[in-house]
Amino acid sequence: MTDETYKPGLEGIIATETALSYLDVDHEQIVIRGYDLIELANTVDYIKVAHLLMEGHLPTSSEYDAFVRTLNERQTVPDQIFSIMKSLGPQQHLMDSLRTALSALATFDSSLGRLDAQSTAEQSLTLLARMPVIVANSYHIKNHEAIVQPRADLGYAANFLAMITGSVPTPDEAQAFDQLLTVYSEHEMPNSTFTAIVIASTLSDMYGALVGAVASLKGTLHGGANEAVMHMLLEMKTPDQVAPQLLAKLARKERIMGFGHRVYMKKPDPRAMLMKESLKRLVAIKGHQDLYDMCVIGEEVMQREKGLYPNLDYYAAPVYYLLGVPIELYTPIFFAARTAGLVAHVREQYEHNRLFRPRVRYTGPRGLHP
Ligand SMILES: CC(=O)SCCNC(=O)CCNC(=O)[C@H](O)C(C)(C)COP(=O)(O)OP(=O)(O)OC[C@H]1O[C@@H](n2cnc3c(N)ncnc32)[C@H](O)[C@@H]1OP(=O)(O)O
Ligand SMILES: O=C([O-])CC(=O)C(=O)O
Repeated sequence: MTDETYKPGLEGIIATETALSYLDVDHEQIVIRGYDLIELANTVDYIKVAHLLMEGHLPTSSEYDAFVRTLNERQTVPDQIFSIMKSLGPQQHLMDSLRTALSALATFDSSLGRLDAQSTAEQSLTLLARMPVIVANSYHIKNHEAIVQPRADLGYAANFLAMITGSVPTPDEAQAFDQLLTVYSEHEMPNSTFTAIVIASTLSDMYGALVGAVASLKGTLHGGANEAVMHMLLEMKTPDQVAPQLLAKLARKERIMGFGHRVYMKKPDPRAMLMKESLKRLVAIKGHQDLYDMCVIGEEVMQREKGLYPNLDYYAAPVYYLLGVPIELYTPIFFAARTAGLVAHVREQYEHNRLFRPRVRYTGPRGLHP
């Protein structure tokens, strides 16, 4: 066996086949089952995109109503899950709470060990339905607040945001949050999705695959970057501080969160540009022009100094902020939104399974004896 094909981090390696999504960087398009994600985000809601990912097509209006009804019926999270979340230690990040909650939730699913299409479709719906309840309450539990239950009279995004902030969002806020969920819904083969399908390829269960994906997405080189971006912007405080502080970080060889991407290194992330527009609209309604100006200055500095473009997390962070979302929920919400894509990938893996088991380039010694 030759090791010429070895690429650190599997950069550029085709790891699997999928009919779900493709990053067509040359045409600056994120293809989701044939549709352009940005067009979807501008024209349909998150639930329609979730249906597209999970059921294979955009829903008719009766399918849409049935999908929403099914999700509403499945939202109830067993009290034992909240008790387990309450018992976590003080060092928890909310991604740890989410990871633990998902792991525990598996043990309440009577179809847990079944990997057939019907059972995994059911599991997927349950996961999508419960994710906002678990994520929103992870924050309330950590802060010793009362458990908040979902409201059936609100749409998926509005209900999710209302459970977080405690007040019903305005139509503009609900629309911005819905669009944020859509742009986070699916993105081909990031580390977290790869983790999930690698786990599924052993014929382990759907929950286990998602638990692994939570652990992956927590890292700051991946989903954790959105929280780090907001902390950075708040530390910088004012637009005039952005350039000097970024230059100082670069001089110290620090990575600037929210910039760069394995696939979009030399092209903009189309989702970041959409979130920049969303931020602009929110600023026009809510103020905080300084925040928008800071982001734009940061983008200019990074383009000039490093030739790097912002990724989704850079412009999603200030959007979350203006929507009143606590910073420690930014990454869990990314995961919640990504559930639709993840469960679809896991199901696709089960349908065409082949165990992932690559080889290595060995760099250790040989011929030693004890
Ligand atoms: C929604 C998402 O999950 S998007 C990703 C969110 N993550 C972040 O924003 C974290 C910051 N970004 C990064 O660390 C990287 O760009 C990654 C991890 C996303 C992609 O990294 P890789 O594809 O492995 O690229 P790699 O780390 O090899 O970087 C290539 C070059 O660009 C530089 N670079 C890449 N990103 C950054 C950054 N954010 N800040 C400073 N320099 C950077 C590297 O230092 C390297 O330069 P060099 O060749 O002079 O050493
Ligand atoms: O594609 C990636 O590597 C990371 C990313 O942007 C995402 O998961 O949305």
